[in-house]
Amino acid sequence: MGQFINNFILKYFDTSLYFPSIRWVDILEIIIITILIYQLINWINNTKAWMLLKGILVMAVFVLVAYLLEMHTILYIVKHSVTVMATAAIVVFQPELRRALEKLGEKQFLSSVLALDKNTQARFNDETKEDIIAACFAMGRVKTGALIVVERAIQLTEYESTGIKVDAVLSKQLLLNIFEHNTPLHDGAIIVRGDRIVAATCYLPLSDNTAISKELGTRHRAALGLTEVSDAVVIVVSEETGNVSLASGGDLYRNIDETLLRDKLTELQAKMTKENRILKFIRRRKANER
Ligand SMILES: Nc1ncnc2c1ncn2[C@@H]1O[C@H](COP(=O)(O)OP(=O)(O)OP(=O)(O)O)[C@@H](O)[C@H]1O
Repeated sequence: MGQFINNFILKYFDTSLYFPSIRWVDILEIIIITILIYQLINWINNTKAWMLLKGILVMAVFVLVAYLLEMHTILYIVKHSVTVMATAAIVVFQPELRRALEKLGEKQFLSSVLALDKNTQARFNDETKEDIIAACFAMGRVKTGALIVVERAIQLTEYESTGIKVDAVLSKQLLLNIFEHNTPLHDGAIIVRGDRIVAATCYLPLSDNTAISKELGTRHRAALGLTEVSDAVVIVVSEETGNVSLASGGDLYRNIDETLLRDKLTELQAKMTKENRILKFIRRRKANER
């Protein structure tokens, strides 16, 4: 043991001091690595990967003890089972890894570059915005549950196909009618594209974020889940409390009032206009180059 510590000190500390020259690329590299580590820690914190990390830490301590005490049989077993354990971890955490990669691919800068061949996103007008707000708070007052997805650049065709096609102009009355209890379309979510409701009774992916309050059920979890894998914004009206909440980018803004919902939707309209303008500009430049 003493010998080991001695060798360690000699190997790493008994050398002349060395200061490398720092280039701007090194600083860039440090920034990138810092952001990646921060994102990784965030991801680990919000998913089952936190349990995996705790398991790995316990294993690492166990292996270190085995190494220091020279337990050769345990070290032999660990050495030969590392590949199997890594493969098993990838299989077990496949949904989380998939979601993390999907999230990476949906970031604004990537989606705006990769979605160049797509049409511009369908932006909703002020009338639609006011109808959504009025319907949500009217439903909240009588405790009618609702789940409204506002589509943005990422097309939600996959989720649209889980529901019933509607394709109707959005209005307050139509929203109230759809979410009315015991009617055929009230269950699940509706998807809004531009000023139209394209589908109802859609099934959304549930979030497995462990930080969500336990008092929230599957409606809120579904709202959050979709915003974790797409750029959509989802409005939830709680059947239990009548509260209106908004999910966006994996965050849930709970119990918002009319003014805040209007602000959020107006902000969204502005973002969509800006993104559409950028898409049109890049597409025009590409066409000119051709
Ligand atoms: N994955 C899903 N996709 C779409 N809609 C869903 C999904 N899961 C649940 N829902 C909707 O949520 C309803 C159940 O809500 P639940 O009471 O479990 O959630 P909640 O978050 O507690 O909401 P509330 O406050 O309205 O009770 C279902 O009847 C269905 O309409």
